Amino acid sequence: MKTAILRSAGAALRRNAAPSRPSHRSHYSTASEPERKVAILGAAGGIGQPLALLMKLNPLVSSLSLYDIANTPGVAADVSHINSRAQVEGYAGEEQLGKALEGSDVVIIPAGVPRKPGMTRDDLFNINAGIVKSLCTAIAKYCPSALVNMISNPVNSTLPIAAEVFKKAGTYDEKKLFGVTTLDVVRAKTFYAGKAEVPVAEVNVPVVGGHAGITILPLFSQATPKSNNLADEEIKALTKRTQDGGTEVVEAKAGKGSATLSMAYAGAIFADACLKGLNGVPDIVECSFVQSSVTELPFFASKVRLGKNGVEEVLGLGPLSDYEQQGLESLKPELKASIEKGIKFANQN
Ligand SMILES: NC(=O)c1ccc[n+]([C@@H]2O[C@H](COP(=O)([O-])OP(=O)(O)OC[C@H]3O[C@@H](n4cnc5c(N)ncnc54)[C@H](O)[C@@H]3O)[C@@H](O)[C@H]2O)c1
Ligand SMILES: O=C(O)C[C@H](O)C(=O)O
Repeated sequence: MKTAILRSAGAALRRNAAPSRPSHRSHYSTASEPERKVAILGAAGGIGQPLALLMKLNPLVSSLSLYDIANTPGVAADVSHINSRAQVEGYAGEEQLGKALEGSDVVIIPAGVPRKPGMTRDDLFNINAGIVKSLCTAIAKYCPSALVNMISNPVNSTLPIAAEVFKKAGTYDEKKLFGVTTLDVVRAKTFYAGKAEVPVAEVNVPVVGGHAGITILPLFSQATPKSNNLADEEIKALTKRTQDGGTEVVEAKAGKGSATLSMAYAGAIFADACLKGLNGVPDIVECSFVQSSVTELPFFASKVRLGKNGVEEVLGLGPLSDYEQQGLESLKPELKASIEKGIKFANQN
């Protein structure tokens, strides 16, 4: 996947090696790819800026809309000088939100506050729930058909908030709303490759459940390439490290925020998968936290097949080891409570 993104970025740069123009906007077009507008809400932030860079490098993007409450003109001017296909516009302040969203095919939301050491993701709820609610209200108004990629934490609650906002607005389509859990998969792949001593680029590991602590459930029994040399204790340690990956970064950053670069990478992979699905590329499968009937919970992360309308199929969990089965049962009460908290907030405020 990583190689594919770098290859496509490289291809875009080669394709666009045209003489530079003095204009703020570029007009490079590709004959084969359809026009696609991607909006990033929170684009001037720690995730937003590198994500803007990666989406500017994605040849599937024809228009990149960068929105934040402040500082987006600078980010947009900077990114717009890269000689790739996407035309970049920056929007700052609520009065420009409608324009930023209009015509979007994919909206990525990394807007909101990040954790500091000692905090859980749920500690962000009080601030981020309101931010997500107001942004989703605008999405329902200005681009109700867009695929929404929710990054803002706590994802286990912000995704249900988004669903409720869209239901109230009459625009909810469960096929188009995604909680981004790709960073859990990215981490699980990296940690597994290190322990199993297999080439990281070939590794696949599904991660199911949600996106906080024990609700993150990597299924190492399904990891490929298979490794016969991992003891039960090593699988437990890998599981714990994946569940605590976010905290590992929060503590290392010591008060200066949470994962931004790895998250931008993960967000770019997931958005790229959404765009490929929209464009009709077959067999695009990524894990995501979506409306689901895989368990009794209304939202759950599992493998999802992406297509021209968003979710084409929510795939089942496959065979679980006893350890994973136990993990699945243990995560349900916490995930259920976080989902209900989001639904309640959206309907009370
Ligand atoms: N899903 C995941 O795997 C994952 C991974 C890492 C971080 N996150 C979450 O992503 C969020 C952002 O993290 P960050 O490190 O980029 O934070 P940050 O503080 O660096 O950036 C957040 C940006 O959001 C902007 N913002 C705030 N209110 C806004 C609004 N109403 N409209 C538009 N923009 C607004 C801020 O101005 C800021 O630029 C956090 O909630 C964090 O917990 C999620
Ligand atoms: O850990 C966090 O607070 C940010 C994010 O959810 C992550 O997994 O890195």
